[in-house]
Amino acid sequence: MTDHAMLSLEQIGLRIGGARILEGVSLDVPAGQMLGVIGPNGAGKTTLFNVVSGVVRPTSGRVLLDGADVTRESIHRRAAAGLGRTFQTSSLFPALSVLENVRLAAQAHAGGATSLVRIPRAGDAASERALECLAEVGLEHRAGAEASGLAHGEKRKVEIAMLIAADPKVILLDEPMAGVASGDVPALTEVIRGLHRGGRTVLMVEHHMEVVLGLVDRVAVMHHGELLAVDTPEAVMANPTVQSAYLGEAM
Ligand SMILES: Nc1ncnc2c1ncn2[C@@H]1O[C@H](COP(=O)(O)OP(=O)(O)OP(=O)(O)O)[C@@H](O)[C@H]1O
Repeated sequence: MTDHAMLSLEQIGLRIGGARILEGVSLDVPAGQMLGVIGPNGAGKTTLFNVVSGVVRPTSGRVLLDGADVTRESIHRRAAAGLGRTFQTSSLFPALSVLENVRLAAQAHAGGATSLVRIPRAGDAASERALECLAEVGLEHRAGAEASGLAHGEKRKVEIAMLIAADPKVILLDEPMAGVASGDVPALTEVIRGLHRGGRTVLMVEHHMEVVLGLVDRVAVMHHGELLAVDTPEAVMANPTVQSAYLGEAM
């Protein structure tokens, strides 16, 4: 890990109508760090991811990816510059196989035509790359399965394999454990730990506190659109301001 900030947020503010959704959010995420983003419902976590990935443009402030200002860049330009994201809802093509889904992501990254009708040939570069990515998430044995038949935990792993295929500098995981059966949580946790071990910079919004605290280097706590604290998991849990923000909520 280095001190170089792979992602920097500078005084991010967002107003929609008269509502103040985000205010003064400043954050540096060093290369290779995993940061958990937590906060009560409606705190602004998903909106912050939307600002980082380009779904929403902030009213004020800047987003820097590996030192480059991407605040005014489109979603696609940011993805091409190395920003990968999963969403709370599945982004898989349900009728395609696991391999075909990951292969399309690998092909898109390589700049080739992403044709759904092209029959994958064994040994083509995109298929090889897709198989490598599936192996990284422990799903190569499911390569031929139809995506619609996968359990939630498996779908999340395929989505992560699709991210890896694009070789991103920064990965945003939006509630990866949502809808995942409790028995599948440990295996998915290990896949996310593997992303981190691979030296990738990862931000993760997650309500499953045990998962967050067991995985991340630092935790950013949001409340009413502001950052309450950014610190180690231990320090954040011991922080009285954080505890009072969560009063009435299970932490
Ligand atoms: N386009 C929008 N227009 C108006 N209000 C919005 C818009 N997007 C988000 N909000 C409001 O901003 C606040 C933050 O929402 P956001 O979904 O980012 O919270 P969150 O922390 O991700 O919540 P959760 O944990 O429930 O997913 C909420 O009060 C939400 O209603």
